[in-house]
Amino acid sequence: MSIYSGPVFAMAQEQFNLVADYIGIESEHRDRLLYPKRAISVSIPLHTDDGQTKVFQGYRVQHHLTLGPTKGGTRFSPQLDVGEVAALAIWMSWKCALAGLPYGGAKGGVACDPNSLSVRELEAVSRRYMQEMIPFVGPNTDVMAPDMGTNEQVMAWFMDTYSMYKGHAINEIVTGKPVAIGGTAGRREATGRGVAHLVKRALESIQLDSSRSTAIVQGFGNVGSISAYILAREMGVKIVGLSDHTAAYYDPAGLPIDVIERYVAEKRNLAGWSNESAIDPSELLTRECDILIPAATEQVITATNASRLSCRILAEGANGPTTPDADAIIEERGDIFVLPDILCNSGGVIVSYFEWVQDLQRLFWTEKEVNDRLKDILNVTLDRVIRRARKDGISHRVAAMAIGIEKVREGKKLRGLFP
Ligand SMILES: NC(=O)C1=CN([C@@H]2O[C@H](COP(=O)(O)OP(=O)(O)OC[C@H]3O[C@@H](n4cnc5c(N)ncnc54)[C@H](O)[C@@H]3O)[C@@H](O)[C@H]2O)C=CC1
Ligand SMILES: O=C(O)CCC(=O)C(=O)O
Repeated sequence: MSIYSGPVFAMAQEQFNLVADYIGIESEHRDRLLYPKRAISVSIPLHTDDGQTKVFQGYRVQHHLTLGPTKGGTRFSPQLDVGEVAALAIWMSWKCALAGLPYGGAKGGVACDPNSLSVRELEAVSRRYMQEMIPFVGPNTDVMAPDMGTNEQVMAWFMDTYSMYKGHAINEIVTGKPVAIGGTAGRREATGRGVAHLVKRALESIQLDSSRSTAIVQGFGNVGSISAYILAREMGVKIVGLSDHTAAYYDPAGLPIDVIERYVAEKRNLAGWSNESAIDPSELLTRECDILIPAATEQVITATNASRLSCRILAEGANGPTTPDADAIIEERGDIFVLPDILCNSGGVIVSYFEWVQDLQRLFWTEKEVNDRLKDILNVTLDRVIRRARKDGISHRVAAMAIGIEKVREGKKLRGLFP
């Protein structure tokens, strides 16, 4: 019996089976490819600022070690469970393989609300999480990075905790850390920069001019905010809709992104920014725009709203924002250019790979080198996905996943893991 359950794991499994049917993976080999190599579950006690003791659950799921170490982010979010973490780890595997990175997928996190913790409490949770994970991670075993609810500071605490245990600085144990301690130029912006670059390519493909296009972005954290800034400032896209977990806004005349940036820097979220453009958050994704970017959480585009999407491009900054039921509706409609998550948000892990390589070599690149190499990989990968989709008459998602899964399957075959 599997320990993995819940709607997000079921979705990863359903997506995998669809692709496995298409590329003809024998039924006896499916579990070998789908189920994670290991899952670690730990308890994280915290002495809170008000004198209580709380215990949080932490997880790390390592999907496969066939092609190299595992790689993936660390999420701090209240409802996190091992099924969700496993799904995210599995998606990391297909994402890394699709981009040609020498990694398997992993994901981890702590079931806690980082917004309700003081800085001291957040540091204590972060350090204890890494301390519990020390036996299971390493620069050649599993390399963590940020994801929802974590950031460069958390990565710095992870690195410090691991390095103190080993007795010397081991920068390459995590990526997405501050540049001053071995982070790479461009990692903070990498996921959003990748999203924006692929949107640019999609706009070209459907012959829309970026300076006459509009965008809605759900989620205003690392991925959402940077995507919105680059689209607005470097491509002239009008941002007409934005949201985070506290509020949603829509204005067809355009939202003032610079004013909003300053507001969020001060208040830390979008709550209370405007009364005039405030809307019910559940309406945001179906409002009219050219480019729709879900950049928050899973399963927000479902059978309930897929037929009402009013966009030309769906750029999945988040992992798993679209359910398989919604995929079927979108495919049937045929009027939306989909940039599937494992392609669209792969800029983050691609630049994490660059960071790991630089740390291992103790040789650092300029931001231009990082961004140029990022674009090269994204261009090649997008072209490959589009070609495969056209050739076989399949969706971009199935094409992207098929390429990733085939690479993992081939690696396992060559290493003798299949008879
Ligand atoms: N940080 C990275 O480099 C990468 C992140 N991703 C994915 O992108 C997504 C966002 O991650 P980050 O930006 O790093 O997280 P973050 O923690 O920096 O920001 C998350 C944002 O989403 C908002 N949010 C949460 N629940 C929401 C809801 N129900 N409706 C609207 N907004 C909501 C939060 O208020 C916050 O603005 C996640 O799915 C993550 O797995 C994917 C690839 C790389
Ligand atoms: O940068 C990384 O290693 C992983 C980023 C991540 O968690 C993701 O792509 O979902």
